[in-house]
Amino acid sequence: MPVVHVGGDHTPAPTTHAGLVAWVQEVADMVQPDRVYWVNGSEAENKALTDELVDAGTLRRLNPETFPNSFAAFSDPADVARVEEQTFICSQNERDAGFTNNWMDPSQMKEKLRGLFTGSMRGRTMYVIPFVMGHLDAANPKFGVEITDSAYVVSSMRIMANIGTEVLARMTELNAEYVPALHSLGAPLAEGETDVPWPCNSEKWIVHFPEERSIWSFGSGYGGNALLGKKCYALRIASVMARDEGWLAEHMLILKLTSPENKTYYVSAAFPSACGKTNLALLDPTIEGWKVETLGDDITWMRFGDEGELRAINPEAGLFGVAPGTGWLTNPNAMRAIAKGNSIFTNVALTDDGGVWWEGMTAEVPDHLTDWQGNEWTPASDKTAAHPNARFCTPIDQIDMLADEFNDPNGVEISAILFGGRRKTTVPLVTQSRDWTNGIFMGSTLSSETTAAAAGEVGRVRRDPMAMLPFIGYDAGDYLRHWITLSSKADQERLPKIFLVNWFRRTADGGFAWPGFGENSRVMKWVIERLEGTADAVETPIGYVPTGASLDLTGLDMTPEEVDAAVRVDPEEWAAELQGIQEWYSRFGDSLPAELQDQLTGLKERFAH
Ligand SMILES: Nc1nc2c(ncn2[C@@H]2O[C@H](COP(=O)(O)OP(=O)(O)OP(=O)(O)O)[C@@H](O)[C@H]2O)c(=O)[nH]1
Ligand SMILES: O=C([O-])CC(=O)C(=O)O
Ligand SMILES: [Mn+2]
Repeated sequence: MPVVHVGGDHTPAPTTHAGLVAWVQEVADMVQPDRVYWVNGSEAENKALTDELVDAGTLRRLNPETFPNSFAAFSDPADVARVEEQTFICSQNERDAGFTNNWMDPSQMKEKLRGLFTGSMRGRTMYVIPFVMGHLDAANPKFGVEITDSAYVVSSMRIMANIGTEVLARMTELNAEYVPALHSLGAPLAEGETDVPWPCNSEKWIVHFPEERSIWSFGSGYGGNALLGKKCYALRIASVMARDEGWLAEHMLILKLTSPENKTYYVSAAFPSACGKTNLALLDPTIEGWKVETLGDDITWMRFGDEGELRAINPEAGLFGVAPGTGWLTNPNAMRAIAKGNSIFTNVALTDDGGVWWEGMTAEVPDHLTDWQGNEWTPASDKTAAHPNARFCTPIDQIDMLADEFNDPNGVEISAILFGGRRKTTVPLVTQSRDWTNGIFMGSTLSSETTAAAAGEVGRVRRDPMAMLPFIGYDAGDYLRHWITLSSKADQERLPKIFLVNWFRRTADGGFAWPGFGENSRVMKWVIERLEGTADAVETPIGYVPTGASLDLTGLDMTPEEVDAAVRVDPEEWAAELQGIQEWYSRFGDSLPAELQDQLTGLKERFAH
């Protein structure tokens, strides 16, 4: 099939889906592109697009010997992360966006956006990308169509989701509903104007209309701002669908554990951005006899099944993982997936032999690199070679340890849920909640230090309920209520057990209190043994923490005092924490579920006794 967009005219729509054709026409009339191109998702098409991106200087082709069919992109230095300040939930009523979201009246916002999008694709190609999140043969497939003027977005979406001809055919056959997701770099080209390698706009707007279930994203080409199937659809819009349809859309990984007794367990875990989901999802166990397989590393959709069991799927098809800290020592499974090629790296450093490098990738630091901003770099440089939010975008089926169940539209039954954050103090390595509602309380009060995954200050502790603070598409109190009411559909015996983890606690000398990464398999083993009722724990006011003897520490060079420092519940630290939780809860006003207020009261009482 020839790739018709290069210099061609508008191609006829390859679908009879009247609603879709009308929307594409309406958008084209507004954004006034030079041409409209319907993306088919083929390899030949992707080759033509990446060739073009290489010619335009957006992509650098990497050394095919070491990184086959792989590319590096370098963004505008002002377009390196999600922009939470510019992310909006424009529900009809402000109340429905809640205090955790930015809000503007939807008709006012539409007017503003129409102004920005008018003519915004002049001189460019408008790509139409039909995609599906989750399985195409699911009972009710979740379709979307992203319109974008960025070929980098097309090529990245091809990795992150199922896109193209087959999806469009199914959408057409079902005359299916879909989420219209409109994206523009906001960088029209005048006649004869030469393009820059990373076009974008200094003004950025990431906007969701929850009642309409539509997305408008303007001005950024980066990650969660621009690959609209990911955070915008699969979390913000999907959380609204989930509220209305009785399921959950969560910022979670899914992993499968097989014990030495050959029993299998599925665990999901919610950690904020850049707090360890991809690493835990690709866990390389350091203890004997345990096997780990991956189902997902960032987004999980869950629903209670016919038997009252909680079933989970990963709606994505790729990894958009944090590069720095991902290395042969810490995450060899990710490194093996990346080494197979077919990847797009963004804001990493380049080695002299046409490969990529980032902090933590290898124990040995190269003598010379080109940093993510194109400058010469040596180990003596005072800046990092890769941007701290540099990313690899890699097809998930390149993971050797991908579980077969990834392909099952019915998903897997979750038996434990972990909530975790990045906290230097206060929060123990692992704590089991007292029960389901207490576990929701743990999730609702989750806190973490901010990271480079979002623009703004790094290292400030903030509350991040269920690691969903930037992704809840509606009122946060309603979201917590949804978690509570949904579980009435569950078989209470089969409700997952909920745990709180913290891989990032520090010791007095500033080092990590727990070695993390592969050693987290020891914590996972304790979690499973708690499900089985075979591991000991001590009851504390916040929940059950391991005794030194109940954690498998075989072969680990840690003293009992060091282990104690990792799992300790310090009453003084918790006095400050209770204050923080109190302040957080006061921000919900009337929308905080009474059950959770009761949980806080109970926690305070347990500390007082
Ligand atoms: N010390 C320590 N660092 C970790 C651990 N797990 C992950 N990290 C580091 O945390 C950073 C982010 O980890 P990821 O696993 O990519 O985070 P994520 O939650 O998948 O992030 P998003 O893709 O932004 O949602 C990386 O630099 C990791 O090296 C751990 O167990 N201990
Ligand atoms: O959305 C992104 O840009 C990357 C991501 O997973 C996150 O920030 O949680
Ligand atoms: Mn994420």
